[in-house]
Amino acid sequence: MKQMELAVIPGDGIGKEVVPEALRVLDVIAEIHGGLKFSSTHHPWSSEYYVEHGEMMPKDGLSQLTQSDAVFLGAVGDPALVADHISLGGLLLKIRREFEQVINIRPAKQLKGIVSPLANPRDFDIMIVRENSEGEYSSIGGSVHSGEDEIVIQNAVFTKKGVSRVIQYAFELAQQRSGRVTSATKSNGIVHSMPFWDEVFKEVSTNYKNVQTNSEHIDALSAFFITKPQTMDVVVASNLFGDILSDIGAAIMGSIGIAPAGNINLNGKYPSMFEPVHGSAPDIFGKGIANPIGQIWTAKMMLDHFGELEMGTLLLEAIESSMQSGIKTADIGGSSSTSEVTDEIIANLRNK
Ligand SMILES: NC(=O)C1=CN([C@@H]2O[C@H](COP(=O)(O)OP(=O)(O)OC[C@H]3O[C@@H](n4cnc5c(N)ncnc54)[C@H](O)[C@@H]3O)[C@@H](O)[C@H]2O)C=CC1
Ligand SMILES: CC(=O)C(=O)O
Ligand SMILES: [K+]
Ligand SMILES: [Mn+2]
Repeated sequence: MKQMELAVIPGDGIGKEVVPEALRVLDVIAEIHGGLKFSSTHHPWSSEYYVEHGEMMPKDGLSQLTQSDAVFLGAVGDPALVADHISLGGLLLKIRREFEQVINIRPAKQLKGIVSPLANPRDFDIMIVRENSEGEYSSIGGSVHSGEDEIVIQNAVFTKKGVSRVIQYAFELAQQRSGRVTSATKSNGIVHSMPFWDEVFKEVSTNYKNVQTNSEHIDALSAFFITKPQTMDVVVASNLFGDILSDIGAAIMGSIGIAPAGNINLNGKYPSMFEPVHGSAPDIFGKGIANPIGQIWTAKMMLDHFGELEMGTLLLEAIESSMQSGIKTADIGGSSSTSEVTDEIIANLRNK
């Protein structure tokens, strides 16, 4: 019996609604597999936890998580209770950084049964490889003076190690896919870090002669996600650019509610973390209408990560069959509830 220990952090808002749904699905996967078992430890770390304890997670929170094979997270952020930079910084970003989850992989591809908002979507299948430990998301900076004289400085950090690592990862991945890498740059406006990024991209590419490359400025590339997403395969981007591109990727798939993500630790020292691309969606929290597919597809990515590719494929097929049968939440044009969608996915899993 292969036993997988999950550290479960539902977090805030709809994270608390979609995480239990994905766990229900994982239990059925384990049952179908026969030789796989998930056990989970739940952590209530969230903005509510912060209000009670003055911190997003206990002092030994990270060491509690190290016991697990993976962290399974919903979403963090409840701006009505805690400022976003404190809540995300004290939990989500802290885990990504301290656990050296240096790569964030985020697929954007058309699913059967989900209508893209694009008028003429041609079959696209993109994998965004986002740098996940540095770049524009840095805590280096500060402010001086006040009032009209106030000055705020926010530094972006680009290290040779970090940039080559993410670009190399993208090339390796492209070799297993259709062999193309697009690099997101902005060297026409950001004159130090982006020319450096381009240089490293060029340098790494010389080791992958069989991979086709192109480099696009982030503004144009954002537009290409809308006008010709089918021309892209692996897209490698800095932390901020990758963040923005992945919401666009989610949008052209049909909804931000369906997109998954894997925060990958490459050195094996810490667990990786799986979470949907979306946030806590305070505007729909409590209504039972959150789309659970982002979280459930995230579970598929986790299964793939554990080497359970067959189960991963089965799960994605079950999601697609459910969508084709029309059991959908409102964000993708349906009227079903969160749990009705999950029930349908489970029924489809059992029928396969
Ligand atoms: N990785 C994380 O935990 C992230 C956390 N956040 C946090 O979440 C909070 C809300 O942020 P927003 O910018 O509003 O982004 P959001 O992703 O939570 O919501 C954006 C829009 O998409 C909709 N949406 C999101 N997930 C959905 C789902 N599963 N089903 C149906 N509709 C869905 C929401 O209702 C909203 O209209 C903030 O505190 C933010 O900092 C935002 C993005 C990622
Ligand atoms: C924080 C955020 O927006 C993300 O990780 O996608
Ligand atoms: K999330
Ligand atoms: Mn984001």
